[in-house]
Amino acid sequence: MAVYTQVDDHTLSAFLDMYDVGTATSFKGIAEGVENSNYLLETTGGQFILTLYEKRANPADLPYFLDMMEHLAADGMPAPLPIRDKTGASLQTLSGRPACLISFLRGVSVNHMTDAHCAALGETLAEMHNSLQSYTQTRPNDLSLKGWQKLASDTQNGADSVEAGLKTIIFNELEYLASNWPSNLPSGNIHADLFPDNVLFTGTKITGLIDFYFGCTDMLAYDIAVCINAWCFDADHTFQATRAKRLTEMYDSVRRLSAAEIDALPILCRGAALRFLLTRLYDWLNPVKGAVVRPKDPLDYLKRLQFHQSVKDTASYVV
Ligand SMILES: Nc1ncnc2c1ncn2[C@@H]1O[C@H](COP(=O)(O)OP(=O)(O)O)[C@@H](O)[C@H]1O
Ligand SMILES: N[C@@H](CCOP(=O)(O)O)C(=O)O
Repeated sequence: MAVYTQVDDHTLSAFLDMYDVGTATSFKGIAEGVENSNYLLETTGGQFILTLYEKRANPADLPYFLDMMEHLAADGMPAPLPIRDKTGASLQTLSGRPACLISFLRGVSVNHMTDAHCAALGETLAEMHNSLQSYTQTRPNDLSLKGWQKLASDTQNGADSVEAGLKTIIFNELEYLASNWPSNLPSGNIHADLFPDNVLFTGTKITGLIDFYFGCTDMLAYDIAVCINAWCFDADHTFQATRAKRLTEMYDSVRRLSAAEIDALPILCRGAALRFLLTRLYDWLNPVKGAVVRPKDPLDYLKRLQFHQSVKDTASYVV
């Protein structure tokens, strides 16, 4: 359960006094999530999510994430709105942690992704990229090539205990990516972790985009590659081409993809698969003591990587 820091009623009440949101009527820890402690809070003024940022969140990055959400929400995108306190600050401290109150968004995340969900995702992703063109802050992607190299070194001793030969596969892939990774594609601010658990739907309409805490400045098409990996494979790791094609088709209908971006999709998908393989492998080999969160299976992303390595041209991903 992703509640690492407990908040008692006195502490909560003193915290809420700093805001214009009324008093608490319900306060419950949320079981989902991995990185931070999240509570569902109901007050006499509405419904909110209270997040306490845990050790992996760099406090210096928090204004970038919160301002990104605020920018999107102000632009009509279905992103949470960080609530400002009576002094105008959206970032606070609670129980010794940086903390923030954000608006609660309706909708449910899907486990069984369909073509229609992927079409909606493509459209919303492009709208988000368009909106973020006017978001002026930047944050380098620390989980790109350099970050992957560090994770590969940090996991090399344990990799083969998870799957025989995994260390070699990872280092060979890194070498390929380092020599071929694109550098001139359109870039901007991206979500970089838009997995199904971070998108809320009502039917097939997207009503929430959440968890912007891997947001960064990178190639826009890399965000598409993250989504293809997360949304377009079945539980048995079979690639679902129609889903990917609906995703890219609807993305392109909102923000036209250049020929160079389309050509780069196979390598961007390989990079995105390696990124989640490595972070999952690291978490698998270094479980957090006392956390009830079960590490996610790194091998799901080895299978995706192997699929993308076998792709011969972009026709697998685009109409
Ligand atoms: N703004 C929001 N509106 C509704 N539910 C939310 C919101 N933010 C987070 N949640 C809920 O909290 C869970 C964990 O949030 P998330 O940001 O994904 O945490 P973590 O960063 O720890 O992975 C989500 O799966 C969702 O159920
Ligand atoms: N999406 C990542 C894990 C990050 O967890 P989140 O709950 O913060 O999205 C993965 O699946 O490896």
